[in-house]
This record gives sequence, structure tokens and C-alpha cells, in this order.
Amino acid sequence: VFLPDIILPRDASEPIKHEIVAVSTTGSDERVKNWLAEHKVSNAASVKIYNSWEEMLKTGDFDVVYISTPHPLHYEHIRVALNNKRNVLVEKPATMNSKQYEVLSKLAKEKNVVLMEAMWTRYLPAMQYLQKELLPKIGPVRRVYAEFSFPIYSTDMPASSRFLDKKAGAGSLLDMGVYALTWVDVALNSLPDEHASTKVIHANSMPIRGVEGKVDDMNTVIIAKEKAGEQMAVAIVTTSMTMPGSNKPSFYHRFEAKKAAPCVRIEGEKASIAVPFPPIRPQKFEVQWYGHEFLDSEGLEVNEVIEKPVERGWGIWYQADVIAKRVAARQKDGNATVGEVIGEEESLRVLRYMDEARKMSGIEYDPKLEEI
Ligand SMILES: NC(=O)C1=CN([C@@H]2O[C@H](COP(=O)(O)OP(=O)(O)OC[C@H]3O[C@@H](n4cnc5c(N)ncnc54)[C@H](OP(=O)(O)O)[C@@H]3O)[C@@H](O)[C@H]2O)C=CC1
Ligand SMILES: O=C1OC[C@@H](O)[C@H](O)[C@H]1O
Repeated sequence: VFLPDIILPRDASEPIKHEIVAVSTTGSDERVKNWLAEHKVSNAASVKIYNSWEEMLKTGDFDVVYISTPHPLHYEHIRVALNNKRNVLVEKPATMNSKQYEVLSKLAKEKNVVLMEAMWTRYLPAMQYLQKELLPKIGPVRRVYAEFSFPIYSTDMPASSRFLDKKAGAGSLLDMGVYALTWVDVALNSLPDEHASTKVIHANSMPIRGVEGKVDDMNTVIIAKEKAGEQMAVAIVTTSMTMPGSNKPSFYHRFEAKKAAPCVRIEGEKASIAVPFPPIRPQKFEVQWYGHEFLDSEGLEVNEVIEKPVERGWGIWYQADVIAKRVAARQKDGNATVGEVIGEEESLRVLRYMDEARKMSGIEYDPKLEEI
């Protein structure tokens, strides 16, 4: 999904232009050439192909490396990239646990480069509007539901799939829960409230039935927001990768499924916001205003539909613009002596929620995948 989005045609006047200039693969050069041709990459002939990611990170000529390997490889791939003074955009979840990302965030600053988790949903127009315009108007948030279930698993899925292989980080909490927990983080932590804190107070997990290795499937995580010893809000997160539904149309086509229930609900003291499926790509909010000043002439709540569509493609390019603008500004400035981690606190909060939920619900991986 990333490649077609970042090479979408753009207005020449736009300050950012993305171009793929190098690819590292464990497969053949032929396969990369076919992939580039399939996506009609205009500069395909000049894309440098590496069969060693270490070599690419050491000698490649590029501004940012996008790391989209299976989660357990992120830590090492980011670490080597940072040590080669590379700017890094790494796929979600950034690492297997928060400790790994803490270490890498520190390293990025030491190496004077930019690190960012590709939690692309945060950078979409709808999410930006929610944080900056809508949340400040709905009063203190009291309750959040964030649900991401999607028919990924099928009985004919090979055990080597990253969705089933625990060595590849399989499990719906890390893969999908990261989105639902991001919604909770946005809803509960976007408006500064220095004396408040959030923490996981309950977690439960059911593995995919009939599959080796206890791959977590139906997860339930409850998060509380507390201030001065009083609980101010609660959030309920659910995930599943085996929910019934068609897994026949193409993977991304299935996200167009119309679902009866909203996938996210954010309930403030003055309004309730409902977000239609899919939670990874919000484009619309259905807001029910119920503060007295919003009731209609008969005293009923007023509903408002707010559309904030993705402007082109899938939308995974917005995050690429964010890191590209930061990298370009730092190159232009030339005086930076400390690196930066875009969205550091947000990424760490969500990784810590997942650490806590895994501890409480018994979701485990080979300790080797969690080392620093
Ligand atoms: N933002 C989004 O919408 C999405 C994000 N993701 C995230 O992207 C990451 C990858 O997911 P996905 O692409 O489905 O995973 P895949 O299992 O398809 O692996 C991605 C690529 O990683 C490379 N790879 C695999 N093993 C190794 C290895 N040992 N050393 C070096 N490279 C390796 C392979 O590239 P090659 O074959 O060329 O060697 C493979 O094609 C995950 O962290 C996932 O969470 C995934 C899907 C959607
Ligand atoms: O990031 C993702 O987006 C779509 C999901 O279904 C996929 O499994 C996940 O990796």
C-alpha cells in the first residue's frame, strides 16, 4: 500500500516529492523489477536493488529509509539504520515492546537523525481534525470504545504467514490493537492534562482456535484515565483477526465493507462521536451533540455528519510528507546537533499499553524477539 501512495502524481507546486531510489530484498532482483513495473514506477530503471539491507543502509543514497519488515525485525533494522545516521520511518508497531523503542529513540537523538513510527492513521485529515477541532469542543471525554476486527485468518493460511508465525510477531494485539489503542490515546491524551494519567486495568485474550502457538485473536483491553486518585474516564478496546466476513475479495477491498456499528465511539460530556469502519482509515464523524445549548426545538439531541476525506490514494502518504518535511527542514537548517523522534510520546504510550495488556493477558513471544 505504501509504494502506490507515495508515487501518486502531485501538483508541481507542492514542496514535497517522494521517489523510491533503492530497495533491499531477500528475493531476486527480477522480482523487484517486476514489482516496480507492476506499480508503473517511472524511475524504475534507476532504482538501486540491494540483496543486503545492511549494505543499503551503509552505502545507499537516500533521505529516508522505510522499514516494512515483520515487527520482530524492526528493532535491529532501525538500530543499524540509526547507526548509519539514516532517517527512519518504521512500520507499526515500531518495535515489539516499549523498551526497545526507548533505546532507539535515545539512539536517534544521539545520531542526530529523525525516527518516526508509521502509525499513518494519526496523520490523516480526519484524525488531525478530531484532535485539533473536535475534541476541544465535546467536553471531557468520559468513555471510549475502539474496536478493530477484520477477517484476516483463513484455514488455508500457511503457518509461515506473518499472521500465524509467532516468530514473525503474529497476533492481533500488535498488528491491529495498535490502531485501536491509538484511537484511545488520541481520545484520552490529546488535550494536555498534566495531572492525569492512563493505564491498562484489565486485559483478556483468546487465541485463534485450532492454530499452533497461541496466536492472540480476540483481545479485550480496558484502560482507565485517572487524576488525583479519581477515575475520570474508561476505554474499552477489542480486536480480532478471525471475525466472520468475506476474506475473498482483495485484502484492501474488504475495508470498504459497510458495517452497522461504528468501530470507534468517543463520548464526551457534550457530545458523542461515532467513527464508521475501518478504524485504520477514518474519513467521517457522526457527532451527536447533547449539551443543553445544542438540543433542537423539541429538546432532542442534534446529529451532525462531518466528512474529512483522504484527498488521494489510500492515505498512507500523509505520514511520508510529515517526515519528509522534517528531514528537509533539518537539511536546510544544517545546524541540528540532536536528532528527533516524531510522535515519540504517542508511540511510547501505545507500546506501553500493549506491554501491559500482554502481561495481563499472557500474550508471549520468544524472549529473543524482545531483546535490546
Ligand atoms: N500500515 C499498513 O497499512 C500496514 C502495515 N504493515 C506492517 O508492515 C510490516 C510488514 O508487514 P507485511 O508487509 O505484511 O509483512 P511481510 O511478511 O509481507 O514481510 C514484508 C517484507 O519483509 C521482508 N522480510 C521478511 N523477512 C525478512 C528478513 N528476515 N530479513 C529481511 N527482510 C525480510 C520481505 O521482503 P523481501 O521478500 O523483498 O525480502 C517481505 O516481503 C509489519 O510490521 C506490519 O505491521 C503491514 C500491512 C499494512
Ligand atoms: O496495518 C495493518 O493494516 C491492515 C491490517 O489488517 C493489517 O493486518 C495491518 O498490518
